[in-house]
Amino acid sequence: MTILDKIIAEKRQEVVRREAETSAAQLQKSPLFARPVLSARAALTAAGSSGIIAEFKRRSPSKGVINGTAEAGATTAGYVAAGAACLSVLTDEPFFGGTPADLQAARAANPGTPILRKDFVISEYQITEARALGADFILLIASCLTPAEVVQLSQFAHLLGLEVLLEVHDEAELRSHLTSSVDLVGVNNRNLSTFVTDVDTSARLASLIPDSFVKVAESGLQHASTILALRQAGYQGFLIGETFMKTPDPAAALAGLVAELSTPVSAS
Ligand SMILES: O=C(O)c1ccccc1NCC(=O)[C@H](O)[C@H](O)COP(=O)(O)O
Repeated sequence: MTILDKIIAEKRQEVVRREAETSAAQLQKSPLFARPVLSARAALTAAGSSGIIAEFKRRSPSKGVINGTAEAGATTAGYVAAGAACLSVLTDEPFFGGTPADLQAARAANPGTPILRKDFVISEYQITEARALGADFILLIASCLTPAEVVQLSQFAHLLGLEVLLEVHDEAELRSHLTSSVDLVGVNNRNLSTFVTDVDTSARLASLIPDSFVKVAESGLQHASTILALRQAGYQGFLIGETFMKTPDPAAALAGLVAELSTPVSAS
């Protein structure tokens, strides 16, 4: 059993538990359910956008504790002040130490920035919950879902006004799961079964993703030079968590990267 199998098995139980506690109908009465949704596509493709989707990530199965003290509202507000185009907030508790309250805190602190609910979405209930927590887009991971499930869950997300980021790891997943039902395509450089991270994965798959989708490179991104090369390859979004969160000041780490990205490369 891989870590992803374990996460999904746990997630199935969690969804049953959460739905028993709060029904979808109750979630729809939440004040945030009616708020206008912000477009991640628009934020990532706007002129001058940094393209950075800055992630709030306390810990991970591959790295253990990354940051045991950061607070979601303050950290994400710092990210936005430092130039993040979008935010990503992990809400999975058992494996990542995130909570739905982290997403609510990020939403309250950043009313004008699109937020990704970063979780392992396997049901419509979680999408309703994402909307009620204040998210603007959701993640669907190809390796956790059938192609038909991706279409069905994407359609449901769109009904609620949310955009969909489909995550793939290889060419086979791209061929089997990518349809026009999604808005953004993420290439995860981390193999979620083995944890091996290889930033060349994004570079290799770039030309196989039609330009009608916003392309997002995910995981293992650390250097401005890598991001600049991936921009050349067609990527407009860059999902980065650990590089920022492992430092004492995640916002300052992001500000440093943004400064490097905007420094003109000398001709000599
Ligand atoms: O990060 C992990 O160890 C992990 C393990 C199993 C499933 C998912 C995992 N991470 C989720 C992500 O995709 C990353 O949090 C995201 O792309 C940011 O990556 P990074 O910049 O390397 O923190």
